[in-house]
Amino acid sequence: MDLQFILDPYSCIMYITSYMLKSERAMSELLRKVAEESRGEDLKAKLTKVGSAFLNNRELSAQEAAWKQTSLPLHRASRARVFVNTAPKEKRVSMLKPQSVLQDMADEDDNIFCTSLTDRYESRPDILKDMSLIEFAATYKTGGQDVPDEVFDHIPDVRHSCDDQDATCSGETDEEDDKRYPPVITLLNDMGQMRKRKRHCIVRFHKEKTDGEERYRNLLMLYYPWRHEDVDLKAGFSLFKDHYDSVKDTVHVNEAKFSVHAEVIEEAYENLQRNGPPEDVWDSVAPNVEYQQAEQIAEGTTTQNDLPEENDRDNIDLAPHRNTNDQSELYRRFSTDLNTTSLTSSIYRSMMRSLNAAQMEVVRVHRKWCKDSIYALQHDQPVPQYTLFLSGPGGVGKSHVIKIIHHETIRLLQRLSGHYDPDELSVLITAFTGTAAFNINGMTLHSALGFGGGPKKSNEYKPVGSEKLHNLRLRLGKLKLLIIDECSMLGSDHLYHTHRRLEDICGTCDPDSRFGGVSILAVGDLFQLQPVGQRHVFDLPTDSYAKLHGSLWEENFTMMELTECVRQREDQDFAQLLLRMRTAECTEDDITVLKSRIISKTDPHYPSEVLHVFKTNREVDDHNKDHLQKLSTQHFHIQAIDTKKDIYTGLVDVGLYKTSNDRGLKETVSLAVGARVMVTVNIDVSDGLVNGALGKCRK
Ligand SMILES: Nc1ncnc2c1ncn2[C@@H]1O[C@H](COP(=O)(O)OP(=O)(O)OP(=O)(O)O)[C@@H](O)[C@H]1O
Repeated sequence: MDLQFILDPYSCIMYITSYMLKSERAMSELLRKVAEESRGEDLKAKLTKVGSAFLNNRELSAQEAAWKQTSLPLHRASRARVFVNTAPKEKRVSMLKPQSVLQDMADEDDNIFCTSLTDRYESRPDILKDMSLIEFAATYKTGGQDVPDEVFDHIPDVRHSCDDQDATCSGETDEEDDKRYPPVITLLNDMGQMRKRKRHCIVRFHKEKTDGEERYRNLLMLYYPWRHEDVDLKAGFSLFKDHYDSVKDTVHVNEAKFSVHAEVIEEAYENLQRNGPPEDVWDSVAPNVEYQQAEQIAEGTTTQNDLPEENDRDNIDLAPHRNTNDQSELYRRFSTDLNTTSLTSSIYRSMMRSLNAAQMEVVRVHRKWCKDSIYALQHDQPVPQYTLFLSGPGGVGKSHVIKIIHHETIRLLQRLSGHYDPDELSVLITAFTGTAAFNINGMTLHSALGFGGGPKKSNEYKPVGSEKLHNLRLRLGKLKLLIIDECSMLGSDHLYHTHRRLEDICGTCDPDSRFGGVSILAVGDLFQLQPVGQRHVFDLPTDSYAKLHGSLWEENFTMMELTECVRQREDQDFAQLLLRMRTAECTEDDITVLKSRIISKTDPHYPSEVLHVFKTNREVDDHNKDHLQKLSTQHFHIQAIDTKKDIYTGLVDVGLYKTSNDRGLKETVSLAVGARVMVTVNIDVSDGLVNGALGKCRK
């Protein structure tokens, strides 16, 4: 550990700037390797790969790596910071109020911006009328976004512990201070309340250096009390400078409180600008580091070119998919299996031979699109887009057909177009639920497009951050076809979010484009399970912007229907009954047949071992408990262990919590050897550990 005190302001600035500008030798080496490896590829692909290596990797010191691995926080400040915008009113940027608030406002109401610090300062109560803007910003805060005071309770409040250089030292007791600056203030004009900070925060502002009217306006705005910005800053003078000259003593006193050591820092900064850094600065600022570096360079251990061959190869392992941060987890979600077909040639041929006429027609339509797309790719033309809804009742072979379509897309489009890259998917097969995704060897739509799970406050579309988007682009940037199975569960907002996310991924900015130009094959039966907590896919989405262009489903999708039931081919009567049930058109005979299958729990032939379906969780729990008790094998009760990470200290606390975010998981799970179990969340779709997967406990 290399700890050194840096007390001289100039050295401090040097240390920070030199640290920021320090070259990262290993990074340059990595980028050089990536560039070499992608030699021969087109410029865009090359740039993407180098960009990805640059964004996903960073050279770390051993200390920082260890620090990160142990989840210790990288920075912690005893002071909150606030920025005060001192620009003229017309140049200040304002934040729009949240959508939910704007929606409830009258159309003619133009009060659409959030209140700013200057608005609140103008509305401070009369008791604070002599307070300057900078002191107000440093003393009062609105909500609870600050670092909680308790976290730094051991640090004394500067207002009562300063040395004689610190003009904030008033020598006042807490009571006197509270009298002058009440702990809670109510703002005028119904602007709510503010709380006093336990200790002043650091105020950041733009400093006008050139000596002119703007500089005097800034000084008056920050350090001299005012109430109405338009009037009081000039206070009847024709120039800000004239007003400043008349009150400069007050301005200086207030400035001294908040700009401690300002002159020394400014002088050091100007010196640096004029003369550049002295060559030996690292020697005096961090002598040990300099010494070590000199030693290492002499030994040649830090020169990448001198590394032995195998170490060199290890270095290349820093490729994006080996990165362990959250963003690249998204990248790794797309396993390479998704880019390979699950059908062998003989299975594919036998599936093709068995297709009925309607199924064959769908395959033909798709095959034509594949051929057109290959032509377009080979001639640098835009790839055609289709949006198709493949419908039909249960058991008509919809999933069967999409397996063939997926296989053909990979075999034809991916391989023949000459644009094949194993890392990039040209077709992605998804389903709404984990079970359905597993059955077709795909992913869930949420996981594939990076839609967050868990409860949501609104159905508005939320774009992903730039790093997440970058990883999605690496995988899906060249997507041509998205297959969505079980689309009856897809809500109209889901569809809209899919459209927006694909637009973001493909970087499309054409307002007439849909789904980023990606073809969509939506497969399902709208008579089957409907969306949870959302409108049907054909309804208008609730997102305020989505309403501008009507229903994406109605406007874009054409339908092809399969009608021949293949699942119950041997029992046509039952197949027809199911078809009538689907559309709620059961006959009396159908009802009689169904009722004849009702069996009482007391019946000696009651199949108690089969899967039961109940309306409520309580009934499910009772049924499970009942069955478990009947098992005479050893019982186990497994207690949930939840972990919670403190956002300020980074420490992980282990305990039993009931959180709103635990997706209904139980605090205790009781099991016994021989008990049947069901997974109730998606753990790993590719492994079949999906919601609904069944198993049995064995010794
Ligand atoms: N042309 C076919 N020849 C032979 N078997 C087929 C054919 N089409 C479908 N099947 C079989 O019929 C069964 C039902 O097909 P599939 O699961 O694809 O139907 P589905 O329409 O997706 O049903 P659901 O809506 O219930 O998911 C499967 O076992 C599938 O292998």
